[in-house]
Amino acid sequence: MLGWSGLVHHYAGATDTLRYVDFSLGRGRHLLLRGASGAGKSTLLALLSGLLRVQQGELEVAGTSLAGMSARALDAWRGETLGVVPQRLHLSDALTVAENLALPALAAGQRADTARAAELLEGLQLAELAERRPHQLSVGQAQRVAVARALMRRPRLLLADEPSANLDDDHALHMLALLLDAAEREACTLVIASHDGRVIEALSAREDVAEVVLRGMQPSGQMEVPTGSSTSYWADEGFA
Ligand SMILES: Nc1ncnc2c1ncn2[C@@H]1O[C@H](COP(=O)(O)OP(=O)(O)OP(=O)(O)O)[C@@H](O)[C@H]1O
Repeated sequence: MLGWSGLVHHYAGATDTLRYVDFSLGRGRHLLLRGASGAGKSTLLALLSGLLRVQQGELEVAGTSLAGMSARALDAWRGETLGVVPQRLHLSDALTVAENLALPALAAGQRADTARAAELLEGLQLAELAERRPHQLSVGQAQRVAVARALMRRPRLLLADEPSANLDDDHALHMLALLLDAAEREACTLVIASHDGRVIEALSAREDVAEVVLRGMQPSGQMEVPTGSSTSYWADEGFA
């Protein structure tokens, strides 16, 4: 359902290369991508979401092989398959909460599903706030709106890049609980990229979360690729 093999990404002009150790996520599990700054988390998320094309190797996401897909096909696939919670939420202050929830459908040239919006607003205790603008919300309320927006099109995969960045402990754990609850309720796979010790500690304690620890740029031809179980790669605890 989610996995890759021989996956390599090379940025133009860079001397080194990002190589991702082969991985396959078990059914019903979520994924934590760990690794220090520059380890390749965002690059892998961009590959998983089809924002970067697969240059080498195989990548399967939600049952679809992304290698070789056209940019146009990737755009359509992304809208139907993925929900993304951006690090800085990226809610539009020019729009109300309800209008923010309509954006993913409008961006895809479709009509907004108002029944779906109402269901999510209710489920995330946002119904009273539907006509407010994001700047009139608390941090926790804005987080819930961003999660609701990501769920609008019933994604099979929910992606969050550094969801706790710049948040105090309460808000960091609130965001994590929101994402896990949403994934469970919607029966979708959660993929979180993080190098935050609070997130890593909380997720490492869960049996339904697999971890991939990334190592960053590797000189071509000098990398040893270990084999391993689905829960531990590059078991280099000092790195994250
Ligand atoms: N557009 C680019 N051009 C060249 N190199 C890039 C580009 N984007 C990222 N890189 C390099 O690729 C490597 C991985 O970057 P990436 O952003 O994926 O790491 P990350 O683990 O998400 O880091 P952070 O936690 O700091 O966001 C880094 O060495 C980075 O400098």
